[in-house]
Amino acid sequence: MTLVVAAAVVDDLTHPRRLLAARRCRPVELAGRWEFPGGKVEPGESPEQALHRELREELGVGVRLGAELPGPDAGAWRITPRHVLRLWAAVLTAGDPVPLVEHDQVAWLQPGAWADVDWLDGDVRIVEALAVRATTPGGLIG
Ligand SMILES: Nc1nc2c([nH]c(=O)n2[C@H]2C[C@H](O)[C@@H](COP(=O)(O)OP(=O)(O)OP(=O)(O)O)O2)c(=O)[nH]1
Repeated sequence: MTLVVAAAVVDDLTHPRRLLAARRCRPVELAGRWEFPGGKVEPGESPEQALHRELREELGVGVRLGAELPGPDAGAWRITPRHVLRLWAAVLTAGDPVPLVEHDQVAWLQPGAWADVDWLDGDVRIVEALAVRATTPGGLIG
């Protein structure tokens, strides 16, 4: 099972309103579908280090991490038969997100509309759980 780390980048950790989604441009089976920016953890990296690297490489941004959204599969989220995802909330600290590699579009999803893009299959339940957690006291603060 390969560990994938990704970020739910929001405008504010305490009162999240807007959520950043990224549209994949490859591989062809996934092109056009939306996801949380991130990627695989490389040998020698911590999950958090990998996440910062991926966000810099994919979107050209720096972030501060908030809470991790725990999932039902040993604390993480099974997203494909071969991949398990760990997801952290994050806010931007540097740069404006631009689709540099892997993606051809990024979008800020408005409140109440987080589910309204064509998320990858494995992400659908995660977006639902994230939206619930975002409205609880404390929001997505780590
Ligand atoms: N980054 C990311 N990947 C996701 C999400 N949801 C989801 O099913 N995936 C899947 C797509 C890929 O099959 C896998 C990891 O994608 P990746 O782009 O980071 O890494 P990769 O293509 O090198 O992975 P691989 O297929 O070669 O194993 O996780 C998500 O929200 N973000």
